[in-house]
Amino acid sequence: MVETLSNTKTEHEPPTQSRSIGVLVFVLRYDDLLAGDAFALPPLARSGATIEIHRAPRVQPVSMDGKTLLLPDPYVSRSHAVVARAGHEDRLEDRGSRYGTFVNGAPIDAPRPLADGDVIEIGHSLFVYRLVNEAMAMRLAAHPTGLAHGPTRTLCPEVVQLALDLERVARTDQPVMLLAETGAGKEIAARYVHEKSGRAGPCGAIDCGAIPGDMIEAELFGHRRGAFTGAHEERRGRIRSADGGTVFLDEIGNLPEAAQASLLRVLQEREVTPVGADRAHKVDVRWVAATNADVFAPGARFRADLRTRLAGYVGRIPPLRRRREDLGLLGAHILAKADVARASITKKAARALLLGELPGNIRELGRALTSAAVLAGDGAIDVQHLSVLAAREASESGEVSLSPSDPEETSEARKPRQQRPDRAVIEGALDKARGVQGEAARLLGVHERQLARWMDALGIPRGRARVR
Ligand SMILES: Nc1ncnc2c1ncn2[C@@H]1O[C@H](COP(=O)(O)OP(=O)(O)OP(=O)(O)O)[C@@H](O)[C@H]1O
Repeated sequence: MVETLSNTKTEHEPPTQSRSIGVLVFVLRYDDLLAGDAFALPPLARSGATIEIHRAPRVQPVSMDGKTLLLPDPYVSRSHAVVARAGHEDRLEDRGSRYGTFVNGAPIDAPRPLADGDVIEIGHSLFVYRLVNEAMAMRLAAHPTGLAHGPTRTLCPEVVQLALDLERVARTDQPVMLLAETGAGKEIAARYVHEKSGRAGPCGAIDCGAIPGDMIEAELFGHRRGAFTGAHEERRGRIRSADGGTVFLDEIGNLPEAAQASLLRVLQEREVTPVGADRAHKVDVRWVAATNADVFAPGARFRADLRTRLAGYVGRIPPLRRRREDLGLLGAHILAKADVARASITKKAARALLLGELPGNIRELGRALTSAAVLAGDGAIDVQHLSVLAAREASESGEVSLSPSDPEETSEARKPRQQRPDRAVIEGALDKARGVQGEAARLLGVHERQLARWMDALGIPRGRARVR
């Protein structure tokens, strides 16, 4: 019997007595998206605790001086705002600043009680307010710049807790089930489990939604030569290839029923029988499965016994709209990876990008930020550079087809088709990538084939010949 652990919570869980300590997180400044200098301010644990927010000289880094936060932001007034704990409540008050203080996009004109998840703009600096329990407050106070999770750090209490749980569970043999929306970081979390497990074998990822239903068993379990038409040679399959390591089953809800039954046998017997073979092979793998919660939905076409087997520990990765405190760290990581040397963003664009819904989560943030940075060049990212967001809005309003017609695009099939950006964006990406199409496609956040189609449509020559 597998014990079921879980970090799952409902989306709108009310703050309870145990989540009563306020923590303000400095997320980023719009004039330096690469700084990655986010941190949690000291917790507002006692009645009477205050944090004053003042402007600092421009050259100075963002810093705390006792109970005062100093922001080197010209849009912050000399004495701009204060957060004060009164009883069980934290209140934010503007001190008559020149450019105002905003909570969730609206200016405040009187002391404003803060609620968990509130997004605060002071000048061109962004903050998120969180209510946490005492243990999390102590953890954030001990690690004010966040905890490592995958390639970045996290300041989001839910992700901090998830990372700690995953690290603990990784050392056991418990299968892990990750629940998350698309692009929220399931594969990153699965690789984190593998890394922390200390397993010597590889981490093999399988997107169960991208493999045709009649091929999935051969792909997972391998096959003998001649087992079916086209099986010209024997193959080990993905599970045996990850022997000694981790198998990450993404989009597990898309596994056909017959394959579910075969997979259940593999989990029970710890052996794999290739398609067409009569002999089983022992395997030693750690299982991580991921789903958009569909396997738990009432009436889901997913075997309850397999679900129970896979759900040893159930971890929910919050969507980006519930972890805005990580926008600064994620943004800096994304831009640094795309070799962007400096990047700033206007307030209007920041609101569209950082405070918007971003249903494609971190993947969508990555696409939007990198292509906008390419288009903005040396200037600040402005709303007209956010063509990826415009493309999504167009696709949601039906202007862009959501049904892929290219059979080669199977793995992209569930993702909205991208609207073609301007020629300047495509050429900018190609220049930045020194003509390497794969790299330019990565910068634009699209598949290389998509970029090739756009280049053909615009008459941009392919290959390195175009490097200037
Ligand atoms: N903690 C993180 N730090 C930095 N980048 C991240 C993090 N989490 C996710 N990403 C980036 O966001 C993108 C999506 O992440 P990932 O592939 O793990 O998500 P997913 O939920 O598995 O996506 P999908 O639903 O499309 O399979 C990737 O480019 C990944 O590098």
